[in-house]
Amino acid sequence: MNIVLTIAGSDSGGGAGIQADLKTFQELNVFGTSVITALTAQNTLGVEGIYPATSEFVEQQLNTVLQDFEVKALKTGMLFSADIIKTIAKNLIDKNIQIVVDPVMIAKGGQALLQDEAVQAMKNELLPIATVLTPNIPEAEKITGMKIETADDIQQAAAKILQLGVNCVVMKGGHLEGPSAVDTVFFQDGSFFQLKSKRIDTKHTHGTGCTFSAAITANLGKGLSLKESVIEAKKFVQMAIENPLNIGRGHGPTNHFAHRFGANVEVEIVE
Ligand SMILES: Nc1ncnc2c1ncn2[C@@H]1O[C@H](COP(=O)(O)OP(=O)(O)O)[C@@H](O)[C@H]1O
Ligand SMILES: Cc1ncc(COP(=O)(O)O)c(N)n1
Repeated sequence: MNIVLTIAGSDSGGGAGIQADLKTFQELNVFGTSVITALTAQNTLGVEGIYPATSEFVEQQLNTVLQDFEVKALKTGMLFSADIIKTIAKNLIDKNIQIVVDPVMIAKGGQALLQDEAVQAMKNELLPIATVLTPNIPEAEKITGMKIETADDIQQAAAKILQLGVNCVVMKGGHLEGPSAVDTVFFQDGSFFQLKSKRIDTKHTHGTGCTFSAAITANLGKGLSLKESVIEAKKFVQMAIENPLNIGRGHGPTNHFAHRFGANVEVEIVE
């Protein structure tokens, strides 16, 4: 049994955060463990409240999990504060675990899930030890300090991010416009490729980023290569978006069950 870990916030609405991650892990046949950084009172309409854990308790959860389980890959999601980021980085630096960082900053409803001053800690302490970073466009803008509008900007921002020490960056295109949802994957050796899928006209995209990064983590945990892990994760999230559950009165969750029914999905790989 391959064991993976998510270090993230709880979404009481079940569509994002820890809940999306554990559902994705389960669907992809890996055993999921969790370290909770913050509780949120949240539904599809927004985040009503945030109750962060202390960095000491985050550390205790992390060490308790790692002392007992052989974790192959882990992801981070909502980390909330610089203190929590520093604590996590300090405890992971000497571990042989593949690290997927989803730099969650702002909920779709606009509430901050990461304090502003924590971005620097993420850049200095977490990214140098990360295997993959999966920013959406606003997150990549915050990390690089650049405005990102064109394909050229995406490439330049990715180069800046790779300089921070992460091995690979997946620039997610969910927030861009056009008939396709295009993610571009850049590696340290200068190579890159794109993953293109049909853009679905839906408001049910709560947790897309969490689900995508959790699927990459699950695939890495199963021993897939980094490239395969990202490609298969894109297929998983596309199925989850294409077959909405239509629950909740706001931005509803994606459908983590969709792949079970052999949902057909087309993802084009452009090298
Ligand atoms: N409307 C959509 N149709 C198809 N794929 C989408 C759509 N919105 C997002 N995606 C995909 O979902 C994943 C998460 O992307 P994104 O929404 O940009 O991240 P986040 O949830 O962090 O804002 C990416 O693979 C992206 O291409
Ligand atoms: C606890 C928690 N973590 C992450 C997100 C971001 O969700 P999304 O994947 O839609 O950007 C969220 N809304 N809540």
